[in-house]
Amino acid sequence: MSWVRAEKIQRIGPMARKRKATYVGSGKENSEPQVGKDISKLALAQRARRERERNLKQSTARISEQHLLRDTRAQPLHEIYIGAARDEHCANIGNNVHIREAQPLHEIYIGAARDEHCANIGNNVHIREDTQRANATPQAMHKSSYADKGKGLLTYANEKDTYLAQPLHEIDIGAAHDEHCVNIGNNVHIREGKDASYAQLYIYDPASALEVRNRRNQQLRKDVLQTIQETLLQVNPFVDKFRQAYAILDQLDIAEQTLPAHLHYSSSKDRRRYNLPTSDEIAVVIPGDGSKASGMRDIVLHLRGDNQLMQINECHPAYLPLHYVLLFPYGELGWEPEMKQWDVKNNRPTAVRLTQMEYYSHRLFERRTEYSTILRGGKLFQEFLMLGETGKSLYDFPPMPQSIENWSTVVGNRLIIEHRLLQIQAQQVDTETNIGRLNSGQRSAYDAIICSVLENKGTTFFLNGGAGTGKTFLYNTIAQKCRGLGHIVVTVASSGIASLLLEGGRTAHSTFSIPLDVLENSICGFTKQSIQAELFRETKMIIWDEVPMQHKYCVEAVDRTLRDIRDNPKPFGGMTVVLGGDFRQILPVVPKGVREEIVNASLRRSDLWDDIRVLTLSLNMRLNTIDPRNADFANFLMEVGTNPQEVVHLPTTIGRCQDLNELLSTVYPQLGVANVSTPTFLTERTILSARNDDVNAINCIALTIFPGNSYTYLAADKMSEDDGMDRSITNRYPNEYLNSLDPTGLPPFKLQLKAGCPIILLRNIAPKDGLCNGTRMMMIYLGRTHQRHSIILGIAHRLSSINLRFYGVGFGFNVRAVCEKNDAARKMLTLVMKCQ
Ligand SMILES: Nc1ncnc2c1ncn2[C@@H]1O[C@H](COP(=O)(O)OP(=O)(O)OP(=O)(O)O)[C@@H](O)[C@H]1O
Repeated sequence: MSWVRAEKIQRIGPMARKRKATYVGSGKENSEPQVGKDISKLALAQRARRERERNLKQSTARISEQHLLRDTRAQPLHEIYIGAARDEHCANIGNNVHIREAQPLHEIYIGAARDEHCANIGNNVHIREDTQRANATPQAMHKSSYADKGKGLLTYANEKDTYLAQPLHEIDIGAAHDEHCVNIGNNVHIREGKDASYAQLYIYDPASALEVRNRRNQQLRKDVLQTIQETLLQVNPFVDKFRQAYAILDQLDIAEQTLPAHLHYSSSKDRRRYNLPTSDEIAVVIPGDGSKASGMRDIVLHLRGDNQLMQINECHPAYLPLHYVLLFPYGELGWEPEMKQWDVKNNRPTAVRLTQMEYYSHRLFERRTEYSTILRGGKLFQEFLMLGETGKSLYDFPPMPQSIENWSTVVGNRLIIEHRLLQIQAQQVDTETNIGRLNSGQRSAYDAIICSVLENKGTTFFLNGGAGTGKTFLYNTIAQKCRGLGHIVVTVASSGIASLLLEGGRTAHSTFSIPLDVLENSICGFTKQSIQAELFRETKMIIWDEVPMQHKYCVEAVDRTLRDIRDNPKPFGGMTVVLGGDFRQILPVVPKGVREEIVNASLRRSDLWDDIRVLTLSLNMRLNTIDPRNADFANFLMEVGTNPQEVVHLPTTIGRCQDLNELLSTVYPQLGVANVSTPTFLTERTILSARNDDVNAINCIALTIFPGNSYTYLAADKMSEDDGMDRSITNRYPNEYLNSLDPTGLPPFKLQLKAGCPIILLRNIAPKDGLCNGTRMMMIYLGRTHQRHSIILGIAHRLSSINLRFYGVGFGFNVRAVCEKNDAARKMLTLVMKCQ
């Protein structure tokens, strides 16, 4: 049962005056408030301690100041072992500071900071853990030691006598803090003219706490805050204790005082299995003397100058629940060094320590049986992982888990975790500004889509708009908004390079595992139990750009699969889906298909189209209207798309060339002169052609003009001979025949290159690094086994020394390839079309 006691003791030190010490907590041995008894007991204990200190100062050996400083400075607190230490981290502070074997320093309580302020160790090096167990032995005298650097070594015989109901751990919440610490406020009392903050909000009147929070951020919903606060009051033992402290403080006349408090925690449970602390295990201590750390604490908040925090020990199990109250609403305790692995078979702890990595891996794992507040913590989750905004990463905090890159081994569904990170990023972006910039067409499309998402209408939209009408801008704004609200939004595009323009974008084929040879009744290549299926069950919306260039079977396969895995017969399993693109741009590829077959492959001929709501954008946001020729050209392109004619008459503003040489010298002037082809020169121009044959001819001639030595690279020209293969088959395909093949997506058999020439990548190698199908690069170095390239047009301008195999020369391009290029590409390029 909880109890509260308040007592008066004599304050020690120059500022001594009568002051109250308060213990708010649960005494297992005390079931009723015992005010009088405790006052005398505590006073006696403190007197006994002072006496022992005096005696021991005179008699014990002195610790070497330099030694102490050197050793303790060099090591972080939790790595230092004193005395008969067990590993190489030993800091031999001296023969006289003895700790039983394998006694790590986190069990020694250092009142000052652990780094440059180790000089203060004297006041505060305490060894305390279960002193009673060992005090029958001679070592016990040493084990319960008190080191005072510069003053000598002090030893306590038995601390249990000194402190009543001594908890195993304590948190000093009496000082200020920085972003990474248990932020409990400068002191328990609110300063005049200041709002309550952090733990003060719990300690003080909940109603005023609500008001303060609401004042700070008026967008927060008061009813939600109230629910959170009431829930925390019910379920969080720390909050409960703070409130008890508040009740006591309310009665005491100490408003003018700076009053620190210490949070005590004691538990023998295995917190990997029993992670919720009980009221019995937690106590808040408001000590009589607040001017100095009173020892007996392993988290120390230290004032530097103007109330700046200096250090805190993250190893304390209460660190996480106090810092991230909403991630650990039940006060679930964090890792501490004594945690052991659990023997599941025999249902008892093993002797093997549980590492921090193991513990955090456990916490980050999504379980079906447990609702993970951590993984749904939005911005807090990122802070939990990244520890703040100061550019620091977890690597700066050794006690925290370091395995972020290897999440798949740690977290259940890495796909969902990736989306959680996108949500966190979205929460940091100023989405409202982008929403404010939407033109009226974009805005009404935005409203319709967001309404479907928020009201779970599951509408399928088609965002129809010509080039530059701001489709991508709108997709990203919608995705940001929904992710910011904590929804999962899957963004895909039909081509790799277009997917780079979408926040978190991937290709549709890889995201949905669409079969390469997609047929009328195809389904996607993942099972109902897969992590993809789990992701799509959690997904609120899909945004799919450039759909018109995809065969309708691809979209239908995704629709069919989503209905199945979501057990919902509605289109796309009832999810809001935004398909988009421009049917005037690129239609699906049907190998050797005639016009009718191509049109038939289009999404508009799909049964799905009937249920699709079309939203149209018409204002060209890319157009630079200062030059009227731009508008004329844009109108001409629209005309070609909307009013197709067999013969297209080019506007007079478009120049004409007589032959390929004239075309090349117009687009690439002085191509044969060394050093003319700079990256800028190459990124600003290209020649487009509708046919691959023409592209090859353009590249061949351009490369001949290009200065420098030519290197020839040959593709493999033999069939591989698998064991089970009919060997006679190789004879049926002579090398000459194999060399003559020019399959799409592969470089020609004989590839000629020169240093400095432009090249284009034909495969998605590392889209996130800008290496995807369509990335333009410049050849820097040509060697026998590897080449070096510089990306000249992609998401990054940088050198790449990987050995790329899938590229072609890039003076000329297929129209389709360049139409899929990103926005930057189109803006920078001087495009030249080759007419038939
Ligand atoms: N509301 C807006 N406010 C400011 N800039 C915008 C707005 N909408 C679009 N833009 C800008 O206009 C340009 C064209 O927009 P965007 O790339 O989104 O068009 P698109 O329809 O996706 O084009 P395409 O079909 O050619 O890919 C981009 O630079 C984009 O940032």
